[in-house]
Amino acid sequence: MKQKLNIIKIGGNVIDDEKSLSLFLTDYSKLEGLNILVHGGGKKATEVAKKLQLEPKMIEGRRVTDASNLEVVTMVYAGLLNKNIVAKLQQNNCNAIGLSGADGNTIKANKRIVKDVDYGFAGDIESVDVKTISVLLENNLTPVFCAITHNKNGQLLNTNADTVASELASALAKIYEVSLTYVFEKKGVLKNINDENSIIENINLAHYKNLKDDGIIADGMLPKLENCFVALNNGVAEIHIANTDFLTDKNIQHTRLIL
Ligand SMILES: Nc1ncnc2c1ncn2[C@@H]1O[C@H](COP(=O)(O)OP(=O)(O)O)[C@@H](O)[C@H]1O
Ligand SMILES: CC(=O)N[C@@H](CCC(=O)OP(=O)(O)O)C(=O)O
Repeated sequence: MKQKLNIIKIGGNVIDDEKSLSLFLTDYSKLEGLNILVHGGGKKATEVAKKLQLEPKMIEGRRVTDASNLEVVTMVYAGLLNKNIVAKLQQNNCNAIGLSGADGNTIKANKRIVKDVDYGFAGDIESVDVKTISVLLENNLTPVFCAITHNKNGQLLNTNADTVASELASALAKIYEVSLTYVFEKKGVLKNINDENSIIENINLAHYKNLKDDGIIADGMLPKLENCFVALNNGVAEIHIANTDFLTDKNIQHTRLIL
């Protein structure tokens, strides 16, 4: 039987709220078993970019990353946010180790190529080094991944954090029973973005496509859900989209992805 592995991703709105982040990290540190944390931080990167008079540009939830914005996201994700999260986990006696995809060559990516859109130094993941990551896990370390990867040719790439989480989950599902959870500031995927309680409890691919066509799902929720279906198809055992309370109460209302 495969060993269980929890992969949890937290987004920019949770990270940006000091109290919410602190509570989340306290709960996270109490989790048992094997755990990986993936964090975004898009909100902070946008704030810092604007201070530097750079104009942030997002297309379908992904950042168009020119050379200057790549410097900003590297400093914000792989530096400020990653190291703060690791320090807070260490404070809670969780032996965290902060990583970008370049560290230990854990995540190799290629420049994102999409017809008609030049995303600059944005990356799509090519491979995940399951062996190196499992060595860390089996030595009681908790990897904390940020949204920076590399192409093994000296180039760092900005990679959507939801994608980092789903690609890690997909790759690690070969040797672990993986539970993937996207934690964000809302209670789940909502039927009405203005109604916090309009949670859609189960979503399959056909349902998702209808919700997208109707404009009910938009912005950052698009890459999140697309990534979820990729992971489900790759053998990830369970995927949930929930708010921070889900960590301590698995019965709380939230969204579950189904095939
Ligand atoms: N139907 C929906 N339900 C919930 N959130 C939605 C929906 N459609 C769009 N969104 C937006 O998607 C955002 C989540 O994506 P994103 O900002 O990338 O979050 P994160 O940083 O946590 O990954 C929500 O804050 C919300 O504004
Ligand atoms: C290519 C790309 O879009 N990268 C993302 C990485 C950070 C991220 O995904 O942050 P959240 O999870 O907080 O949205 C970005 O720069 O916004």
